[in-house]
Amino acid sequence: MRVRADRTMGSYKAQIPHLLSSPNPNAKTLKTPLLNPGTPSTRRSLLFSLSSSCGFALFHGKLLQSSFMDALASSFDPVSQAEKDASSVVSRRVSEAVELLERGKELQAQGDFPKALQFFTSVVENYKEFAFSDYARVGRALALYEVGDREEAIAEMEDVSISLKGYPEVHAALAAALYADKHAPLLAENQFAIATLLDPHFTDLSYVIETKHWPPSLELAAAKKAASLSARLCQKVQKALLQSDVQSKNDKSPVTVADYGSQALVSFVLQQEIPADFSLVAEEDSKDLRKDGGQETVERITKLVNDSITSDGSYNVTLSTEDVLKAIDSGRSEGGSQGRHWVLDPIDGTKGFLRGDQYAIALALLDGGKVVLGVLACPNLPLTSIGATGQHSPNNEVGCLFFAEVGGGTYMQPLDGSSAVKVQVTAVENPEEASFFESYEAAHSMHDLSSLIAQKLGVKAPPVRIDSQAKYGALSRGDGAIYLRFPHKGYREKIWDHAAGCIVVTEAGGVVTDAAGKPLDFSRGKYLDLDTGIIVTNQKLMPLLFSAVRESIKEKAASL
Ligand SMILES: Nc1ncnc2c1ncn2[C@@H]1O[C@H](COP(=O)(O)O)[C@@H](OP(=O)(O)O)[C@H]1O
Ligand SMILES: [Mg+2]
Repeated sequence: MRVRADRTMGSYKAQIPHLLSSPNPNAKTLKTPLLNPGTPSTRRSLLFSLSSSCGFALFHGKLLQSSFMDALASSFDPVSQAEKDASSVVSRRVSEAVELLERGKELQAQGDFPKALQFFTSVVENYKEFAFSDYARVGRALALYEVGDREEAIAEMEDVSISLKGYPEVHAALAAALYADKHAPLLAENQFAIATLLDPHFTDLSYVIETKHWPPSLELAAAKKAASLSARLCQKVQKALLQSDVQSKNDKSPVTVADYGSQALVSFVLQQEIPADFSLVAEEDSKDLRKDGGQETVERITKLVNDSITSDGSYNVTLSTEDVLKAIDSGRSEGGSQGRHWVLDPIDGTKGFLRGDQYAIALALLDGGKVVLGVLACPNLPLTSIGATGQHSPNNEVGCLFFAEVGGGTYMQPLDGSSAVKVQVTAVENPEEASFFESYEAAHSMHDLSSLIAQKLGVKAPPVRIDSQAKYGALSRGDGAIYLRFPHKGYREKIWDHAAGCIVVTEAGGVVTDAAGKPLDFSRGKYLDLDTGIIVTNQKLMPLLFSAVRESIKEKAASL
């Protein structure tokens, strides 16, 4: 929700929009975990830190330094047994509430806002007697915002901004929400004035971005929602396709319908959630659909999209065929090195989709030509490792959503919406223990070259061949150590085939380069101008892999 600063606005107004990529200050660095100095820092938890640099607990309105709390408790000698009992009840309740609060923060950091909301609400409702329950109210307000209950979120932020005096993040968040959702610039200005009085850093955009890490959790929530809804739409079409007879299996129209439907739906959801400065670079456009004979297909797509919107229940609209065509065409942006652009592959791995195998809905956000966020929905990818074979037991549950924000790590969540877990690429250092991914389709990547590279490296396992950016997702959680992609001569890679996958892997600790060792450059429009191929692995294996790649390419060229 990035609104450009209007130069004609007052000094505060001109500053407020820079908060809008996320009015939600949940993406913070934890300097001081509340009551829990031993908890490792996470960048999303500063919300709960207090302004002091050592551990404090707010208890009954009094500020107590936590390092003294145990000492105080042990030296405290209550007169009666009843007072002793009361004291132990209080400390038990404090630990319960802190545990719930911490769990809420964790879930919020993972982007699981509905669950985070439950934990915060439980603290707010059941532990009112503790002053620190106000921090749960802040968490609750922000989680409410993320799950779409914005009225309630703003009301809660307003209340808590009064009870938690001197907490700049709440005022800044409120400023952004009042500006973006209530269209109340004067009220927003007041809140922003308070925030900047309490912490003048909020006027500094680089501080908000680099230190507070505010952007772009709103975008992430929107991207997850869009990709998940599209995944459901594609699953429905793939199921019907696989159940259909041979003749209609040879018909390409189901994939066409799902492809356009997915693009229209993602485009619609993103524009609903983040209307400001919308720009989308996507694979499809409506040219063919607008030709004679396309009307029936457009109607099928429109029905599919409307069914998905209705099943979600958050938007009370029915799209016309023209709305759908317009939504598809809003993906005509060229991208580039300036500004922010969404990048979408509505069905990556169409061949896999038709075969009933892997495919992905791949959505990324570019800012100034760099990928800052990526979401990969992989409806057929098992939740557990696909290991060295690419196979999984038939009972395994499938459907993964990978998501990553720059600086925030990579998470994987079941597509059914249950809790996310942080993922990491494998730590394997010995190529003999490594396995590698490549395209299922030999036309997309030279299998003979990857085989030569694997041989030089000493990789023993056979290639794991799967379609789409599900390869990046699987690699990000350590299912395999290497991904090799060497298109045949003359093929130009497109940004939507790699943007989401690239950040999902790099945020999980991996490295993605072209065959010359250069990072992929997403700033040049729709195409990635790169040398020969794309190689992906962990930091430790990259030098070995890189030499094997160089040698193999030379050898192959010499043999031609
Ligand atoms: N000749 C070619 N060489 C390399 N990639 C190709 C190709 N033809 C198509 N592709 C791309 O490869 C993608 C699939 O990658 P993978 O082989 O990893 O599954 C396709 O995405 P779409 O299916 O979205 O068109 C398409 O963009
Ligand atoms: Mg693709």
